[in-house]
Formats: sequence, C-alpha cells, structure tokens
Amino acid sequence: MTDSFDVVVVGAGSAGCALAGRLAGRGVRTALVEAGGAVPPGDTPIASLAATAPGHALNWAYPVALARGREGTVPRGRALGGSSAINGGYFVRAVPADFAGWAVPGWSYDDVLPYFRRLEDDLDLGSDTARHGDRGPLRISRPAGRLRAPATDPFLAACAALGYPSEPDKNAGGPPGAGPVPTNAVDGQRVSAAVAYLPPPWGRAAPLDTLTVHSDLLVDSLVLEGGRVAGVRAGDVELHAEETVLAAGAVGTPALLQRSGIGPPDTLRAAGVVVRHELPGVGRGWSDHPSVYLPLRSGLPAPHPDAVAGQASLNWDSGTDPAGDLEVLLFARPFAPGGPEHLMCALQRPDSRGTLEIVSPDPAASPRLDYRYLRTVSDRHRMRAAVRVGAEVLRAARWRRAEGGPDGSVLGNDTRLDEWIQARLTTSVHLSGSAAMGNGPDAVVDAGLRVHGLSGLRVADTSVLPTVPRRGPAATAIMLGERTADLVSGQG
Ligand SMILES: Cc1cc2nc3c(=O)[nH]c(=O)nc-3n(C[C@H](O)[C@H](O)[C@H](O)COP(=O)(O)OP(=O)(O)OC[C@H]3O[C@@H](n4cnc5c(N)ncnc54)[C@H](O)[C@@H]3O)c2cc1C
Repeated sequence: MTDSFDVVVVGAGSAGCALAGRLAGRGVRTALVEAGGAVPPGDTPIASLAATAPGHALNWAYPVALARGREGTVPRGRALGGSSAINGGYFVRAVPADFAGWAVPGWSYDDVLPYFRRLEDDLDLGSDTARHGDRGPLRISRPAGRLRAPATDPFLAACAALGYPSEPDKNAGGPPGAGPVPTNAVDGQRVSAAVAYLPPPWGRAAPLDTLTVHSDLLVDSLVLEGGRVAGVRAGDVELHAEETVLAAGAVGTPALLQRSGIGPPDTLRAAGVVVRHELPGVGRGWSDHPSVYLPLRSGLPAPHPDAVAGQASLNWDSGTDPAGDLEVLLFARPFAPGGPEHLMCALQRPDSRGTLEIVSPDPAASPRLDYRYLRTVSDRHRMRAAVRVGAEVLRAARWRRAEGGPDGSVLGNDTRLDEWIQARLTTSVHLSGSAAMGNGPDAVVDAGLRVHGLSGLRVADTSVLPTVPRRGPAATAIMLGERTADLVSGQG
C-alpha cells in the first residue's frame, strides 16, 4: 500500500504527538506513524512505574552497557504518547544555561520560552504569564493537598536546614535550589502527549480531519531518492510526503537513520547496510544522566495511591556549574510495597559521551548502546558529591538509612563509595544528542532541524539536543514538537 501526505511524522512520543497535533490543526495533511499501540485507559497511572519494567508491552527494553562491568536494560515508551505515556511525570524545563551552552542560533532560552508557555496550562502558576502558559494542552501541577506525600515537606525542610536556597518554581528559569516538582498530571491523572495533542479515541484534543494515525506500525527505513527523502517504508506500506520528520526518540531516530544508510560509514558497513549519506555524528556523542538510588526509611505514612513518586528535588552547583549540575530527587513512594523510599542522586551535566550502533538492518534488532558512564575524573568526583549530599539530606530529615544504603565507612572513603556507586549505577533514561543540532563536523541537523546534506528530512526529538539538559528532558521534548510545527509550516 502507498499513500501520500504533506508531512509524515515517525514516532508518536512526546515531541511527535505535539508536532502532528499542531500541524494537523493548521490543515496540514499529516500522517503520524507509531510502532506501539494505544494505551489502555488507566494502564499507566502517574503514580506507578510498572510500565517501565523490562518485558512490559508498552516499552522497548534495550540491553545496554552503562559503564565498564555494568550492564542493564533500559526502557523507552513504545505507545501512543511514547515515553510521556510511561515516564515519571517530572516536568521541568531545560534551564537558560543549557540553551546558552548549545549556542545554536535561534535556540536561546528567550527564543524557546514562547513554546514552553504555549504547551502548558500551569494550574498553579498560569497567571504569571511572563513565564507560564494558562491555555496550552498540557496541564501542569505540583504535588499539593492529599497528593503531597508526607515526606515532601520534611525533605524540603532538610534542604533548607542545610543552607540550600528554595526554588518554588522549577520552571522559572532561575537559579537552582529545592522545591516541589511540576508534573504533567492533574488530580493524579497522567496527561501524556497523546492525551494532550491527539483527538479521540487517543486523546482529548478537538477532532482533526487532516490527521491519520498509523499505530502498531514499525518504520523500517526512509525512502531515499538521491539526496531527497520521499517518505518512509514500513513492511509493505510506503507513506510518501513532501517532508518527513523523525520523532522516534533518541534511540529510535539514530537507529532508523543508520538503517537507511545515513550515518558513520564504519558502523553502517559493519551492520551490513549500504552507505547512502555519510554523517559521522549519527548515534555518537550523546549524553544522559547517570544516577543511583539511596534507600531510606522515613517512618512516615505512605503517600496517597494517586500521588506522583518523584515529589520534590534539590538542584545545586558542585562548584563548577552555577546552573546546577547535581540533583537529588525524592522518590516518596517505595518501588515495592513495604520497601524503602529513595533519594535519586544524579549527575545532571556529565562529561561522558555514549555511542549507539545498529548491528543489523533488521528493524526488530536492538541497537548496541554504550553509555560509557563515569569515564572522567570529574564525573566520578561529582557523582560522589551527589551521593554525599543525598546522605546529608537524609540525616537532616532525621530519616534512617535503609538496608544497602552507604554507611559512614563508605561515604568517607572515595574508593569504597566508587564501588558502592558502581554496583548500583543506573540511568535516569534522559538520552539526548544522538542526532545533534549545530554546524560542527558531528552535527546531524541544522538550526531548522533539517538533516545536513539531505532535503525533505528533519528530526524533532531529544536526539537533536546537543547535550542532555541539566533537568529531565520531557518538557523540552514537547517544546521541540511545538517549535518544529512552526518550522515546518513556515511560521518559526
Ligand atoms: C521510564 C522513563 C522515565 C522517564 N522519566 C522522566 C521524567 O520523569 N521526567 C523527564 O523529564 N523525563 C523523563 N524521561 C525521559 C523523557 O520521557 C523522554 O526524554 C522524552 O519523553 C523523549 O521524548 P521524545 O519525543 O524524544 O521520544 P519518545 O517520547 O520516546 O517517543 C518516541 C516514539 O517513537 C516510537 N518509535 C521509535 N522507533 C520507531 C519506528 N522505527 N517506527 C515507528 N515508531 C517508532 C516509539 O515507540 C515512541 O513512541 C523518562 C523516560 C523513560 C523511558
């Protein structure tokens, strides 16, 4: 079967839903293609991370190497809504220093602020119209009332007692501190990108005659006609378009580019793929936040069943980054009934860079992902600092270290603390920069998100962020979808 559209968007995740919904809303005939299916109602409550478990139907479970001797399995959303349908619901914008550091013309914080405002209806702070939106499709709120966990205020009080400043609005673009986490949830109900931007039966947007949604359809490769991308191929389906936009996420997008013969020649040849267009940066030089969980027993009552797990966070400067390169996030809900609560301690501006390589042209084969975490002295030093501050917060809150948590003999000794971290090292699942924007030799897209050297092809997902932002990327991914709608329709 072959069909034609103005625009084909690959991937109905955070960015893809926003982009497709906005384009179709302007009368652009848009096809949205998603490998996963619809999320059954009530299947991914914001309070639960059940859909992130390996083997769950709503996620891709990628086998990965996190660091030397440390392997893992990494989830990503595989559903309408993508990772926004299964993630933790922490919805904090990238900070002004992230955009300044990327230094891509047209992508300063001031340039993107209108899109952050446009995407949201901030139920707490929407009246602050200089910083916030009050009519966007994504409803944002902070834990309050019955949905504020009993541990949240003691956590914030402990941070204050240790001298950290308060940051009551983590989306204000101000200096880092301790404050409640904004979430894309209202009354405990998740508002995924599909819920916000797609019409029924997938979401709550107004009906869109110009939108065609193909779910459960895995895109194999791009249709290349010389230097022009004419659409996508998925099994025996071909969807042609004036413009193709990849929003398949920071793993799916570089993998699809490589399968289509676009990427580093050595990687493509090793995987048995014919080189069509050399772009050395596809799948290389990306970053993500390394993290560890510090277990604790607060002795406080369990949070309300609908309360989001990640309630409040402390962001601070390790000494080299005033915008805050470290984070401690309170996970007030135990991962299993009767288990401990946790402080997630994370390095938010790592030096380490990862690689992604397909191993075969088969779209069902997982790419090889090597995070290369904690390779630098500075990363190891700052990771220790994150854990030590987490332990100080725990003590200041008068909570107990739970089984497996580091005691004084570990916290006071770099070698032992490194071993403790290595044994528990995980990732925050914030991969960014696997098809980075810019003009350098490793850049994959330009400031208009067009793939260098090809026509008819853009990328709009966290692949394009040159480095992982200092905060989780969910809000920034949706901003990218909003912005790309303007770029594609000539309004940006
Ligand atoms: C478990 C988990 C928890 C997280 N928690 C948080 C959090 O609390 N806060 C935060 O800020 N960030 C969080 N993140 C990260 C954040 O959710 C993502 O970075 C963001 O949603 C990425 O958006 P995206 O549009 O780039 O990609 P995604 O939302 O991942 O969307 C990509 C979509 O493309 C589809 N796709 C991929 N390949 C193909 C193909 N070949 N054909 C068709 N479709 C394809 C996928 O199925 C998916 O639906 C979390 C991520 C995960 C996985």
